[in-house]
Amino acid sequence: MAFISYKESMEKLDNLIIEAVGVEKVYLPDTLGRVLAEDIIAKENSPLYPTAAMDGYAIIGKDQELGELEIIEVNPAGNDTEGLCVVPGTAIKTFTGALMPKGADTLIPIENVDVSDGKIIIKEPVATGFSVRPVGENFKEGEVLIKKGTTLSFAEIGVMASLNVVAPLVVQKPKVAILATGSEVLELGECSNNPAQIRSSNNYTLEALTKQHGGEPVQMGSVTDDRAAITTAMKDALRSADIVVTTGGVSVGDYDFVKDVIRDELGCDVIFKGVLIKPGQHIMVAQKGNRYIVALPGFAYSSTVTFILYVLPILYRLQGREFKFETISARLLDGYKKRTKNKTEFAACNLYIKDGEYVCDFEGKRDGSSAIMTNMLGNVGLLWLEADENNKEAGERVQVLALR
Ligand SMILES: Nc1nc2c(c(=O)[nH]1)N[C@H]1C(S)=C(S)[C@@H](COP(=O)(O)OP(=O)(O)OC[C@H]3O[C@@H](n4cnc5c(N)ncnc54)[C@H](O)[C@@H]3O)O[C@H]1N2
Ligand code: MOO
Repeated sequence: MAFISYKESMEKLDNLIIEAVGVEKVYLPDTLGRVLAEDIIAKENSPLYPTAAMDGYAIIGKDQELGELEIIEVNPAGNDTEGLCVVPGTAIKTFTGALMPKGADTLIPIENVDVSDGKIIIKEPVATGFSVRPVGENFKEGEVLIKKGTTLSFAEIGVMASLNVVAPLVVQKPKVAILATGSEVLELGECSNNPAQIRSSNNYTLEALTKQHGGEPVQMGSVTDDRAAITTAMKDALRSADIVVTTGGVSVGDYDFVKDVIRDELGCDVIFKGVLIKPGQHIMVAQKGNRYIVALPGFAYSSTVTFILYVLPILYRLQGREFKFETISARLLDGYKKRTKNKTEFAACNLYIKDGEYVCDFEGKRDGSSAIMTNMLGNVGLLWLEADENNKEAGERVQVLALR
């Protein structure tokens, strides 16, 4: 299969018909970060009745002209006001959060009156209607308060609690199986018995990205470069996951079996294999029914960048959402020498604001292979150069994909 351009690979990805996974009811306190699958509509007005907004006396506003009013009752918050009634010349002591008693239209605060012989003496009158929260001040019956598709944060959870929404309907988390391949790869905590072994970072970088973007990781650890072992692990992964992401084994080496397994053993439809990008040129995207298989290169930096470029859009669409790359126009402070002539390049840079504008530079970023994961630390962005662009001079404006 010939390598295709980055643009063409994105078009092929966009053209996939990806159905959103199902929905589920989740207990409200556990919905932080989840995607709402229903409109949240107010079933009644809030407040339901006029309510005191301060501690004071419920009165008839125009009675303040009388100068003093008789205190006939006390009305704390939570009190049933049935049977309470302010009639001309009277006041009912009423506290913040209490319903206003019948007859009253105004709450005069404690600070505005003197009390003597069971009466209030008006020191400082207030406008009629003062400190009474009207019916529907928070929201009105029938209002759509939170729209379907919203990612839930503290405010949405607070509003739903106020509506007694015990378990809102949210989008299920698509399952992302993560499988590293490589006979040299050691999982976290695994003992090393040979200096040629390396610690897998890919499993955990991709697990974190999955969680950060609404997916449920299925951590499958690693398998050796063995065709049968890779086949078994991938078959397992396909049984339980919506997306199967592998790393390693997609290039041209004798032990790069992943690409063959996907095509020949699993019988997947290959959407594309090989894109003119740096890093990540060997990426393969395939489909088996409604499952997606994305085989990423083994190098840590390459697999991270290609997960962002190719897995995130699928993961979002499985949640019924669109993934939008956040690109920022920034001034390049250092020159950049393009690595390739015909590829779209993504180079880790520092992205920050200086003198009121976005700038990017390469301070502390190491030159070398696509293995260098530490280049993703800090306030990182990806300088994005199209295939037909060339070296960039210091001071030029460039587009940067913001990652933080
Ligand atoms: N003759 C050629 N050699 C290579 C080519 C090529 O076109 N011709 N492409 C190079 C490029 S570009 C890349 S990228 C890599 C991709 O190779 P694979 O996807 O087959 O990956 P591996 O060879 O299995 O591993 C590459 C590299 O990454 C390390 N690795 C593997 N797994 C992990 C992990 N879980 N965590 C961290 N690092 C991992 C592995 O040890 C290798 O160093 O191929 C080039 N070669
Ligand atoms: O395919 Mo690569 O370009 O080192 O990631």
